[in-house]
Amino acid sequence: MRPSMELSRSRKDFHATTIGSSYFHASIDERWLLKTKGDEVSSCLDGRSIFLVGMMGSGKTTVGKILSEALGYSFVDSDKYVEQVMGGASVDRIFSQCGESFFRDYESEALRRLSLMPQQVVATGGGAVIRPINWEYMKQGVTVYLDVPLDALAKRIAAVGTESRPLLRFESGDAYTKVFVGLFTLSKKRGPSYASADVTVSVLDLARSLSVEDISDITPTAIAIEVLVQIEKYLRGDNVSTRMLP
Ligand SMILES: Nc1ncnc2c1ncn2[C@@H]1O[C@H](COP(=O)(O)OP(=O)(O)O)[C@@H](O)[C@H]1O
Ligand SMILES: O=C(O)C1=C[C@@H](OP(=O)(O)O)[C@@H](O)[C@H](O)C1
Ligand SMILES: [Mg+2]
Repeated sequence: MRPSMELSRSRKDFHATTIGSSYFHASIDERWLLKTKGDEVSSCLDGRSIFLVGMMGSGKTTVGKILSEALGYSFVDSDKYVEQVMGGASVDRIFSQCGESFFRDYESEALRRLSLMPQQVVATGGGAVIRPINWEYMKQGVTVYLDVPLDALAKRIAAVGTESRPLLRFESGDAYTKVFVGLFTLSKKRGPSYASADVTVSVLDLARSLSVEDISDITPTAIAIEVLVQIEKYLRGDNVSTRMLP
């Protein structure tokens, strides 16, 4: 067990240490802090599941997997769940052959079933927030909004392609610009819905608090730790554990 002074380190120090020493690979320090915070928050959650919401590319799937390990929870990606129910048909194929409304019906049923299970971290699809019934299901747990600037989302998605994101499909032209325009249009419609989440983690605010210039230097693990810090704050009604805060 590390000396307790590790836990007295301020959030800025702790984040900066881990980000300073590791851009894309979680440092030992980061992994240890993640597990320590995960154990603390898991006991506060008392079995309640976590539903991650946010735009396409915001990191729901990536951060969700890290969170589930830290909490000792199962991880489920609701898109993958729907694909399994549909006999392995891809999201893209469901959209093209059955239409978006059909997909949304299966997405709602997936969220209804998942809301009945304890100790899950659920990475929802970016459009889960548009149906009120989905919020009824997700509010059985704790909802967390990953708020990431459109520029970063467009860069991430342009880098991996829109295979599983038919709503951002584009025929030709500059990938980044096409994706940015698509995300911008969707974000205008959905912005208020995301704000209904119990907890919001703004990656921009996190970067600013750590004096990190480029938000792509904020690792998925650092974001997962911030999610845990904010969940604890939410569950304890702002009497957040001071052990990792200034
Ligand atoms: N903090 C991060 N920094 C850099 N790239 C990230 C980060 N989080 C996610 N990504 C990348 O962005 C892309 C989308 O992430 P993903 O988890 O699939 O998002 P979502 O499930 O919200 O659509 C993936 O290629 C992933 O590796
Ligand atoms: O925003 C959306 O409407 C969608 C987001 C996708 O999930 P990700 O947010 O994981 O990309 C997937 O559910 C589908 O392409 C629709
Ligand atoms: Mg996803």
